[in-house]
Amino acid sequence: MERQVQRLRQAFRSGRSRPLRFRMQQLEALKRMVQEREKDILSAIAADLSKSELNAYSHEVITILGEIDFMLANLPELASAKPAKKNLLTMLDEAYVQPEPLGVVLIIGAWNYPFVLIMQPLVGAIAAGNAAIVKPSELSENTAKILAKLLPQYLDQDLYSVVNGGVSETTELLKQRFDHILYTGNTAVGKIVMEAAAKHLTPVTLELGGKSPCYIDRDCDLDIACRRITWGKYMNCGQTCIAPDYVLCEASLQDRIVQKIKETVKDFYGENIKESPDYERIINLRHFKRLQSLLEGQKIAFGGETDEVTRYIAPTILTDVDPNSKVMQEEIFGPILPIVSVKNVDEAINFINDREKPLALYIFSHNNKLIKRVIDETSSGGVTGNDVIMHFTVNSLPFGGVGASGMGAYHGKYSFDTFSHQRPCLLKGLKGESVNKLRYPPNSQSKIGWAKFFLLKQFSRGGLVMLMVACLAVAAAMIVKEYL
Ligand SMILES: NC(=O)c1ccc[n+]([C@@H]2O[C@H](COP(=O)([O-])OP(=O)(O)OC[C@H]3O[C@@H](n4cnc5c(N)ncnc54)[C@H](O)[C@@H]3O)[C@@H](O)[C@H]2O)c1
Ligand SMILES: CCCCCCCCCCCCCCCCCC=O
Repeated sequence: MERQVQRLRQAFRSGRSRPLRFRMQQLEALKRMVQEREKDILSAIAADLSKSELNAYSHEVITILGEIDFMLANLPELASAKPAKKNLLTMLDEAYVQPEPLGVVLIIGAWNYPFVLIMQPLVGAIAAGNAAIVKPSELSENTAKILAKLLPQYLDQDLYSVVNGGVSETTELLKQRFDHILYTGNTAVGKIVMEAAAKHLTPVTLELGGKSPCYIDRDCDLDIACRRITWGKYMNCGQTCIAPDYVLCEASLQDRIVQKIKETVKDFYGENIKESPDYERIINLRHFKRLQSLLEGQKIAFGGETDEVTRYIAPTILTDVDPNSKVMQEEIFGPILPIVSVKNVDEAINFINDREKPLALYIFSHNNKLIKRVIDETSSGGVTGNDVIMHFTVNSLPFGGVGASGMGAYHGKYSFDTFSHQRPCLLKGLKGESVNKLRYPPNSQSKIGWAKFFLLKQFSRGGLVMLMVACLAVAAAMIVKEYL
């Protein structure tokens, strides 16, 4: 591992990853890889998640093509020096912020969207001019293999490398010094990553999880709410970081919600859900059994069927759920939707605030003021109002968690910023040395007075012109007075 990281560090030191042209070429190569090897990529994702190739495309590939196109279109602007506002002391100098690459970064992905969760951060790392090691999840082994096969065929092998493996390989990697680590996975491992990174003072972006609440207000379009919740909850068999984990609503809505979701499930997946190409399966037996245990002792209003052989769990709804029951103590990350009754939005807000900050928060209501109130009085990684998941698809929105659901963010410009150091640069002129005497010793009260004037006053260019005109007027008056 150490030699591999050193090799990348040497390649980074050569400066080869910095030129904009090079970065664009690598991104274009990545786009070519996705397009030319689409079939291999789709079949790998499909095999890992029992997913149709159509869903593999719309859930994962389309996002990556969009991200690459964004970077190709915006990289010159993102990577350019940004002029900075100056104070009076530096008004005649050049001040700007220069984005620069961090160095060698590590990207650790998770199994549930195995292609997106490696490729989207990698696009940002390349765009920002870094070298990168990617470590796909061992649980989505087909995608991990295809990434290890294809990335070296398309990208510079000295600057971008794939390490496959599980806990032991990742643990070895985490002993190395990186210049940034972007980790996607569960909170417990997020702490392990942060602890390892701390040894090298490496900054981290932690894309973690949590229980994302979905509040359904009595004044909402219940048909639309249930349709959209059904889509986001049961997509990828519920194995989505920002899936609505549970519903909060007044008890009087519960039965109608169950009925409408039931109808929507039939509409989406047909009479025999098991036969639907659009309904996935649980990733492995461990998660299957974990999810089965969450059903114990619960009132199953819909679904609940399971098949261990195929790791099938039906779209399921639990009603009258006790907030202290097991299903409400951990991230579900499966096709089980508990409904917890609250008296009103006040109680919903308190319920949310009494728990860890979630990765996402959803509110369905006709009342925009209520939506904004819930947003203002709670905290979460992100929010979608009157829908679920869709904030993930808007790459002008930073995607990340807060508190236990993560730190940092990426997507679009935010990926570029995550993998860049925003370097402040000031190029001083050699004139104005007389003014510099104000900062040289010996210090004095009058120098302090001047320092306040020069440093504490913020002048716009127009303000400066006014000031200079005033100084000239004073000087002119003094000259006139002198000679009259
Ligand atoms: N915020 C996001 O963008 C996002 C996206 C997807 C998943 N998630 C979250 O990830 C979780 C599901 O992922 P997961 O954790 O089951 O994925 P996982 O099992 O694939 O683990 C994630 C990565 O961590 C590594 N890993 C696992 N255990 C480790 C250890 N002890 N030491 C070092 N590395 C280790 C794995 O090799 C893998 O690469 C959920 O909580 C979900 O909400 C978050
Ligand atoms: C008009 C056609 C519209 C098609 C829209 C398809 C939108 C698909 C959105 C997929 C979003 C996938 C979420 C991935 C989350 C990954 C992180 C959490 O696990």
